[in-house]
Amino acid sequence: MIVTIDGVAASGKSSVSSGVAQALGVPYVSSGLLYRAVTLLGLNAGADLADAATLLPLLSGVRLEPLASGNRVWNAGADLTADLHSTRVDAGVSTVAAIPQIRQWVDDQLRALPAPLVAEGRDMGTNVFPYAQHKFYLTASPRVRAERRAKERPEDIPAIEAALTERDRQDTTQSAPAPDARVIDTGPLTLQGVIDTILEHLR
Ligand SMILES: Nc1ncnc2c1ncn2[C@@H]1O[C@H](COP(=O)(O)OP(=O)(O)O)[C@@H](O)[C@H]1O
Ligand SMILES: Nc1ccn([C@H]2C[C@H](O)[C@@H](COP(=O)(O)OP(=O)(O)O)O2)c(=O)n1
Repeated sequence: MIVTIDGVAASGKSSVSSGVAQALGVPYVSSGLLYRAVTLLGLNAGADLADAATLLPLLSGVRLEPLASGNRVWNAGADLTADLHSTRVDAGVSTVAAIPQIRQWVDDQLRALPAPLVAEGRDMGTNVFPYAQHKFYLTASPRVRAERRAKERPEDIPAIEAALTERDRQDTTQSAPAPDARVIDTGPLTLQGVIDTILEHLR
């Protein structure tokens, strides 16, 4: 069984996927972490984030560890995970995610994983796992998402909201919900409420 949970930035995809995956006793995979890892390695190498030819050779040692409690990304034995949610990675990741060769590299990593799993990102239900049995798409207003993310970033809420809205705009191409996805507005719900809503649909 494959469950896909797509949605806009900071809509709750990772937290919800982790909760659903733990309830089901299966792993979840965060595709955004792979795009973030490419961005971090590119920034650290001083690379042009729009240049696939420079970025791809940096990725040979990158591996996603899809634990249900929280994914980790490794590069040749070094754990990158703690550095993947910085403001500078946030600012560069949409440029990296627009490169077709990088999208292909991420898709190959994900499709190599054995089912059952919960996969979260932007295009899990449309492109990577179009045959998934259960598809969900999370939304919330920009302000609600910025208020949530403000607990995880040093910037104030208006600055975070502006950055989220800009990233939504840059990510529009790959962010359309699958026609067969169930759309959930997480704004009025608690985290557990979203997890329970999905689990009810799966039963
Ligand atoms: N329904 C919700 N109500 C309140 N907080 C939530 C809800 N969903 C997610 N959060 C919180 O919002 C933050 C962003 O969630 P996260 O899972 O990182 O989103 P995404 O993976 O879409 O970026 C986290 O701190 C999470 O605990
Ligand atoms: N399947 C995916 C997952 C993420 N991305 C891109 C788009 C996002 O700007 C970045 C980071 O995504 P991630 O889900 O980690 O983070 P946010 O919830 O957007 O803060 O990666 C994508 O293009 N396709």
